[in-house]
Amino acid sequence: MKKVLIIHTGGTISMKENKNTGEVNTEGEHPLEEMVPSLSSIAKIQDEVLFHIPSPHMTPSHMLQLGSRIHEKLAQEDFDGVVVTHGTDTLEETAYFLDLYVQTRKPVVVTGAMRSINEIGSDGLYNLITSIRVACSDEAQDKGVLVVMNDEIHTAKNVTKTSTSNVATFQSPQYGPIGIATKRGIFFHHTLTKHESYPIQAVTNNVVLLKMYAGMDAALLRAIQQTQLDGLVIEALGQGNIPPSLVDPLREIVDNGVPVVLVSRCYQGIVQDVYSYNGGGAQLKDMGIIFANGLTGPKARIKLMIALELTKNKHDLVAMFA
Ligand SMILES: NC(=O)C[C@H](N)C(=O)O
Repeated sequence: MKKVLIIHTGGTISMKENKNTGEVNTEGEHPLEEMVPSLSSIAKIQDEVLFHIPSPHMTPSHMLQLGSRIHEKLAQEDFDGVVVTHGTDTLEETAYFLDLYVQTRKPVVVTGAMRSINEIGSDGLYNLITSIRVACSDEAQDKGVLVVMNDEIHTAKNVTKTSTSNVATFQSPQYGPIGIATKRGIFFHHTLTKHESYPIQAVTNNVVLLKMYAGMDAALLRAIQQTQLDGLVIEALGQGNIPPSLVDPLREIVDNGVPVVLVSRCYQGIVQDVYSYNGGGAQLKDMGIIFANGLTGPKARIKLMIALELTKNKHDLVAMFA
């Protein structure tokens, strides 16, 4: 029988609904942990509660602590795979952080739930069972960190929460899931083209994420220049364009040596230096802005924070985001 480590961090999967008020909270015992012994027919399981927090309370230092704990446990014992339970609001950020940080060929699966454990149609225990099955699958090795929800297997890099409440919320808009789970087995239909991992010791850099919108003025950009800014991610419009009023303040930020990474606020597609009008992608590329493809704003921020722990060199950063 395979041996799986489960690390709980909190989220709705670890919460209960108050039947009088309908409110959901982390108060009281850990209802999911109490159910783990009943899963002993699927795998040999060891589990621990690292955090018991809603995922909006998650920070990069929690993520680093979680990643270090996975390294520590994998070095101590011969687990076949790891499952992390997590709130869904920031699940994709933690999963991508772990994808870039954790160095192992073994499956590392992150899962959560949209309905708390005592609600009708609760998806928590089901997602946990599916995740354990994926973590036990030989085919799940060497695929980076995976996100398993609602019978689908997604890469940490591509997955995003698309609905506030639907159980089918996690989708990979660019490429779809890389596998599915059914009653009969775990099936993969894509392989990874590239997997990166970066050995960092701390997360110390302040990276800000700013979303562009029609008619945006320069005030916000000017305000963040007053802060200790180590990096900036711009969620640009369309293929990578910004309102003209932001061009000059952005150029100042770049000229001050702050790395600026560009992604799109669009649901699908990549950023490119196509348009040469004022604020167009061609102008931004000439300015020295780094184009990041296939990442959402929050994930580009996670990657820039990690990258800045290793290098401040512009050419290295461009290569890391290429
Ligand atoms: N479904 C969830 O887990 C949402 C919750 N607010 C959390 O992320 O902690």
